[in-house]
Amino acid sequence: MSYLSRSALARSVGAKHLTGVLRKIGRRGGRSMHVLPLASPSTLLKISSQTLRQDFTVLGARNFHSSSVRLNELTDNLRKLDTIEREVEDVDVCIVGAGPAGLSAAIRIKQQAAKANRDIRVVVLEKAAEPGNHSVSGAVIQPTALDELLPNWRDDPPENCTAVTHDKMKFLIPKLHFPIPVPPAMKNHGNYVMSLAEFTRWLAAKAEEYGVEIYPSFAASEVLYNKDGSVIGVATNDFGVDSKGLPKDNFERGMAFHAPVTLFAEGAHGSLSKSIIKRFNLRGNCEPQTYGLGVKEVWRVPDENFRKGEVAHTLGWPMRNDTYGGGFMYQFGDNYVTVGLVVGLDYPNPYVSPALEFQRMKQNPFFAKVLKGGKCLEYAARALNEGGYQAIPKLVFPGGALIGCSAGFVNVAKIKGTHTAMKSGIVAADAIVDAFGRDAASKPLLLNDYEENLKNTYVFKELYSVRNIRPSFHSFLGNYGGMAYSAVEAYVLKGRVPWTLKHKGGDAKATKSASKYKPINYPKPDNVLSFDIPTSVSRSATMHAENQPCHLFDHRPKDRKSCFETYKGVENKFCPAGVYEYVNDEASSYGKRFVINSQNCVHCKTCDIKDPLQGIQWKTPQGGDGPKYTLT
Ligand SMILES: Cc1cc2nc3c(=O)[nH]c(=O)nc-3n(C[C@H](O)[C@H](O)[C@H](O)COP(=O)(O)OP(=O)(O)OC[C@H]3O[C@@H](n4cnc5c(N)ncnc54)[C@H](O)[C@@H]3O)c2cc1C
Ligand code: SF4
Repeated sequence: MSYLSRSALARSVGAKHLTGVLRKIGRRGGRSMHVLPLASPSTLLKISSQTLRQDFTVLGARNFHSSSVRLNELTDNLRKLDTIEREVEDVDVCIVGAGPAGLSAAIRIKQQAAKANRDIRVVVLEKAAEPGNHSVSGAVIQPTALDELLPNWRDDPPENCTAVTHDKMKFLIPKLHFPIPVPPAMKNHGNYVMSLAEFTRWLAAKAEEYGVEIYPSFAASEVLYNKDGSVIGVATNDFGVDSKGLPKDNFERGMAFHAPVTLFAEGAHGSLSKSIIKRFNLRGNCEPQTYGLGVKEVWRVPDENFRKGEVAHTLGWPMRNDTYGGGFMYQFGDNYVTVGLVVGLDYPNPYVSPALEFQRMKQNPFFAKVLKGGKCLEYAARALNEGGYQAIPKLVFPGGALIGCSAGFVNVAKIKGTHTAMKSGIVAADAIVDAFGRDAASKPLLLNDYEENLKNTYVFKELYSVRNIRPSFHSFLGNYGGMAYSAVEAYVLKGRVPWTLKHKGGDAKATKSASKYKPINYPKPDNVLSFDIPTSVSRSATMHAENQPCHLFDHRPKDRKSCFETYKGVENKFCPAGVYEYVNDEASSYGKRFVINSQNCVHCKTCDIKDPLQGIQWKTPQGGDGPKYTLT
């Protein structure tokens, strides 16, 4: 697949719009961007680093060549970069995130616009070097929304797309597994196992055929507002900035994308979505979102172990009674097996490491038998929404809307959010095309129709019917109480009860003092079925350019001492990529120093969710950085 090939450009937009964009992409050189630079750079704001340094001298605030840059100078320096004008692209619809939600919205807008004989320019910004590179899922996909969007998709399906043949459900204890009935929500007849990374890549190619402009390696880092407070668009982060916030030789100012409507489709706990939710108080009438962390691997296994199309879920070990979670194993394509564990991030024990729980889960014979003799190909981790119906925020604000997991439409009982994410994109797209039809859309749109119409679709209906399942695990009976209640809900009540159970509150608050627990001694990896974190991280192929501002901001460095004393290094345990460490330091008042190895980050967003201090803020690093998933 090639992005922004000359032919695609000719189809989609005029050169006027794209000269600047293409120049930038060409120079960034993302992995799959076969960009042909256009001739006239007249609209390009080209700033050589030399000019830039002069500009800063003129601004007179500080000499950039200063060799004694203090730590807090980073913020000062970044602020100065912010004073440089950005190139502005005016588009009709700007979509942040080329996942299932964003791409479905983009395709649908183009389809409906073509029917109405209108030309609507749709731009999708994606932080990964290629769509799909940051996609993590199971994935068993219910094709409801896909059938609506691309009815003939089965004629040209995504790679390795495999029809589900049968479902299994198991209850695990350390060395044994027992079959249990498959609840109705977990029956997958008519669904398909595939890799979300492959599916996303495929959907991006379809979007491109419809004339959607997709810009990979464009990390949207800032929401832009009009004077009246409405959203006017987003800006991408600057490229080529060093760790002190100074421009490097390859510096390029981020670009601004202005549009009457911006859709935030960043997936679970998106960094811009988080700021929008706060700014417009979109959670004013709903519960806080609650999350799970999914850790997974993709293996290729020998023929004799492989059962193509089998979908299996597990409950019980290695989860303790106070920790919600379960395992999955899906078999698809060319002897691929995807195996993973989702752990509810409202777990109380700070010694729990979801990544290491996953490693030991594979030692159970149920998994070991399938994986034995196979090869682990990829490792991935990503947070997913578990708050369901109670945690859906207000979806619209002047100038934009939240779609997909940016809002949070995962059906926890099914462990599925792709079809609901896509449907939300479709409904938002219809509202946008209607709005464009009503007026010239020169001012920020308010997409009330999107929110109202979505409430009448299966998305809200599904989530309402399973709303009590996840919070039922919060009773004093723990997982056993939750399983019993969920069985009654699934077979008898089906959500038709007058009550709605509440979640516990935010996941960060759920963490309890380490003094209440014993440290957990996780078994050493055997390097056959289980692996250490550095080995796993290497299988995510994550990469962050060295010498750039750390994208993980700790706003409460002074409180790490008390955090360590209370939670004994919880940051190191919840991060599935070994980013956080407390290293010995005699000079420190508590004998430790908090270290952030940001280059290992796999963009799962867990630290931003689970840090008990709520001091760590995940920001988009340089576009194109991060994992390079291909099969997850
Ligand atoms: C372990 C796990 C297992 C799951 N299993 C299933 C399953 O079996 N079936 C199912 O249907 N669902 C499953 N889900 C849920 C499903 O993956 C999500 O509901 C779905 O991916 C949501 O789609 P989305 O487009 O909203 O978000 P995503 O798929 O997360 O896509 C968001 C995109 O936005 C990009 N992005 C984010 N921020 C920015 C930014 N600031 N600038 C530019 N780009 C940005 C990201 O890189 C990404 O490409 C699972 C999830 C996990 C984590
Ligand atoms: S640093 Fe945060 S976002 Fe990155 S891998 Fe660790 S927990 Fe996930």
